[in-house]
Amino acid sequence: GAKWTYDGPQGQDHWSERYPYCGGALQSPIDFESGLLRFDPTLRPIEVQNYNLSPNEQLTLGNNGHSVQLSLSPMMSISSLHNQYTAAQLHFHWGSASRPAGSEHTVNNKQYAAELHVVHYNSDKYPNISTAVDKSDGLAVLGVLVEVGMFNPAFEHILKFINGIKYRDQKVKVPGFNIRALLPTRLDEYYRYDGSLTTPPCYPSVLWTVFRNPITISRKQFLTLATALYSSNAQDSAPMPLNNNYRKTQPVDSRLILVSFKE
Ligand SMILES: NS(=O)(=O)c1c(F)c(F)c(S(=O)(=O)CCO)c(N[C@H]2CCCc3ccccc32)c1F
Ligand SMILES: [Zn+2]
Repeated sequence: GAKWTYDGPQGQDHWSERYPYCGGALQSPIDFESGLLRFDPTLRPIEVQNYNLSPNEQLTLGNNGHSVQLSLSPMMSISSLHNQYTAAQLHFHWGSASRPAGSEHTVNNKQYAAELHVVHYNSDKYPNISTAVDKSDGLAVLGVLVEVGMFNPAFEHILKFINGIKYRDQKVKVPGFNIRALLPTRLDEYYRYDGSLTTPPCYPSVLWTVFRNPITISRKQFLTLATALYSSNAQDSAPMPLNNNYRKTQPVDSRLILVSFKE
């Protein structure tokens, strides 16, 4: 990716100097403040298709310098929205070993340890994610809040390969697994709003669905995620740890935050 970081001279407070949308409207992430939530009885449970990938399926796990990302099968999709959205990749945002608070979305300003994003594009209207990424109806991202607690076996399908992608631009092939197991049990309870990519170029092109219920990973799993990766290349003399890769919450302005659940 291009030269932007989460902190320092190329950090998030400077993104809008090179990427104008980052200073524009409909930005993500946001805080889900109780007083701003509106129950919407028309919000149906999320339905995903073909998330249970065979181990014969080969996925690419990579360190792009901003996150750990996993390529996803184009058979995977969200089928419960007005258009079909086909999966492209998933990635994470997390804090650090000393501060296990790195989710992007927050709930009444509570920041979770990490957040999983499963990125999809509107395949009814666009042939691929590159053409969809800057369109207002282009993307749908499923967000999952992650807290430290019980060990998560599904997470191991990614963590066990993480030492093969310690440095920027490193990639490894990994076997498919049941991606549904990374989502919470209940897909009927979620926050819904119109937002943006949370990284440059910050296009306001994302229909956000953030599940109400977090998943858990163990402290050891969190520490592995938070300490294994570098945002610098293998040959860089000064290795830069990859952590705290979350954008601060953005102004909600006049946006509606819908919820599919009553208190
Ligand atoms: N939080 S977020 O907004 O969901 C989000 C990220 F935070 C994030 F780091 C990425 S990235 O890893 O690609 C690094 C910089 O774009 C993405 N990529 C998406 C959008 C950009 C184009 C593209 C092309 C193919 C696959 C995925 C994507 C992203 F959508
Ligand atoms: Zn993300």
